[in-house]
Amino acid sequence: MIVEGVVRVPGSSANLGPGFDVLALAIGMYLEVRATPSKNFRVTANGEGSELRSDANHMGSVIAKKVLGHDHVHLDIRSEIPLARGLGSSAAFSVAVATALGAKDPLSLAVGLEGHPENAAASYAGGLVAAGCIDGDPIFERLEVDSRIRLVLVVPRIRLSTEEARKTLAPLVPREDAVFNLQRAVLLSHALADITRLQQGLFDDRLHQLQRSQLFPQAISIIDVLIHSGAIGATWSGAGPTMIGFSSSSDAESVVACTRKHLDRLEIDAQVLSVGVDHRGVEKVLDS
Ligand SMILES: Nc1ncnc2c1ncn2[C@@H]1O[C@H](COP(=O)(O)OP(=O)(O)OP(=O)(O)O)[C@@H](O)[C@H]1O
Ligand SMILES: N[C@@H](CCO)C(=O)O
Repeated sequence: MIVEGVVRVPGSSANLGPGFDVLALAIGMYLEVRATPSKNFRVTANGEGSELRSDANHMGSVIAKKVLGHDHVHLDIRSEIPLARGLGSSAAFSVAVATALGAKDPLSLAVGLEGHPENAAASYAGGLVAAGCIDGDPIFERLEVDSRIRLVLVVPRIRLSTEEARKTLAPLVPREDAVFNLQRAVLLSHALADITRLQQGLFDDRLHQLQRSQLFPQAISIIDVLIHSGAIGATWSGAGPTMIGFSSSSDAESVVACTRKHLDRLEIDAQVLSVGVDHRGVEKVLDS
């Protein structure tokens, strides 16, 4: 049954460096959906993604047909999550719409549709997650994350498609690179529980970032800038082009200001902002 009221879901940052296709963090940028019955499929949208055509190819129509067996719904969408920037827009959208339409298992539906269990699990559950699929079913664990952590996002104006970014990846990886990432991913997933245990070396990766840099060479400079501006660690957010820096709440504003100054000097066209970690995941909110 269609849920009454507004469903709100956070965006997410996947991988966090070494945790490729496994780790993700829910971030304080939100997408809201209200679903109501309608004669035909209809979308009204504000903010990010509002330019998308509301035809039968709209992801909302695809989800409605899966959940309800038809798409006679009106979706009213508001989003702060920019598309194709590595901030999990499609996972947040899928979880939000599936929930708003009363899907029994919004997480499985979202993973089946858009294919990234870690993004979908972070949007669904909030906080830090490790996720994957076993025998085709999504599975995730919620991990502890230090409440003193604040994120500094560098969100470039250009878009990078996840599909294109995945095409750059090598089909096979050397065992030492797999071990390099496994060590850091597991250590990082524990260290995020205590900000004093974080260090840049934990965010290093050998499975995806270097290859993806072909599509976005400025990534290397942006990560350097974040670290020189005081971030404890910095890495790609999902498939990019957003880069994410980790900072303490007390340092975040100075990291933002310093990063802004350096990016202007390097003429890198990007928004710089600080956001918190979302700990709530999908929720029904009071009508606004
Ligand atoms: N706010 C939205 N409203 C409607 N559809 C959306 C929205 N966000 C994403 N989608 C759908 O999901 C598709 C893929 O979105 P997007 O390019 O953002 O991919 P993504 O895999 O989530 O990558 P990223 O993490 O970079 O956002 C879009 O083409 C669109 O069909
Ligand atoms: N883990 C996925 C996330 C996509 O949002 C990737 O890096 O391709």
